[in-house]
Amino acid sequence: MLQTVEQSHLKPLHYAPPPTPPTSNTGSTSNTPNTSYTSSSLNSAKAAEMSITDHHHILIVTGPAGCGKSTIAKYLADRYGFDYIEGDEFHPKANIDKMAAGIPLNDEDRWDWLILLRDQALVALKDGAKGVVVTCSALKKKYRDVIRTARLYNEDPNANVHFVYLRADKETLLARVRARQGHYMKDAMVESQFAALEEPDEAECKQLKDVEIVDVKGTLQEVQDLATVAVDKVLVGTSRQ
Ligand SMILES: Nc1ncnc2c1ncn2[C@@H]1O[C@H](COP(=O)(O)OP(=O)(O)O)[C@@H](O)[C@H]1O
Ligand SMILES: O=C(O)[C@H](O)[C@@H](O)[C@H](O)[C@H](O)COP(=O)(O)O
Repeated sequence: MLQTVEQSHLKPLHYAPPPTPPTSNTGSTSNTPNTSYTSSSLNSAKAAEMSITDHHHILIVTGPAGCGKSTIAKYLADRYGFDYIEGDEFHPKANIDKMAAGIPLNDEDRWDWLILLRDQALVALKDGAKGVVVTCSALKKKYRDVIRTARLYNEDPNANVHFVYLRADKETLLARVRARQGHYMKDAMVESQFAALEEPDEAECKQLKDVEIVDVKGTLQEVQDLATVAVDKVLVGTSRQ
């Protein structure tokens, strides 16, 4: 049984105050408090007591096009006061042109991009971020393994890499990509993304213990809450190590 976060797992939290958000962000999200945070079904007073541990967190929000990576990653970065790195902004132009032309990327196209994202996350931590949230489809296990090597390259023994995999069925992805305006990734690419996708399986989840699976079929508010539960679990878990 995979560790999918379900709505029923929402529990009140009892933590210490959150960190002061960093003064500069790597990505484009603002440092202003997220209003959906206060309206969240999680009790906002409890959320405000949340403690970010001494660990430095690299949260990789993964999944195929349209699953909600950017939306959820911005929310998480705001909520926890972490830096935000939008993975799509780090593709070379050749990759963007390829995807915009409806041609799926291959392994060769992705290696340097994955390494760049890993290194950008490490730079953000080195520059003083308490944590960083990165969007990266990371469709295959070997891609996640590239990001996992961040642990080897980090001088900080408190650095943690965790994946938040946003799980969606193809119909949900197609509907969301079709409704999204002005993005180079069109719905025809959803098929190839799904074909390439290697979901984190039981072996990967149990052995590496660095993947949280969040079902994204629900409303944005529901998905934000599920993602919050998943990340709270990660943060609390590492605080006990
Ligand atoms: N839970 C949700 N319910 C409805 N629409 C959503 C939800 N999450 C994201 N969206 C919308 O779906 C589209 C794809 O989301 P996005 O964050 O761009 O995905 P990704 O970065 O994974 O491609 C966007 O238009 C976004 O507003
Ligand atoms: O917002 C999106 O539609 C996705 O994020 C999309 O842009 C894509 O998933 C990758 O950035 C491309 O790389 P992959 O082919 O490796 O998913």
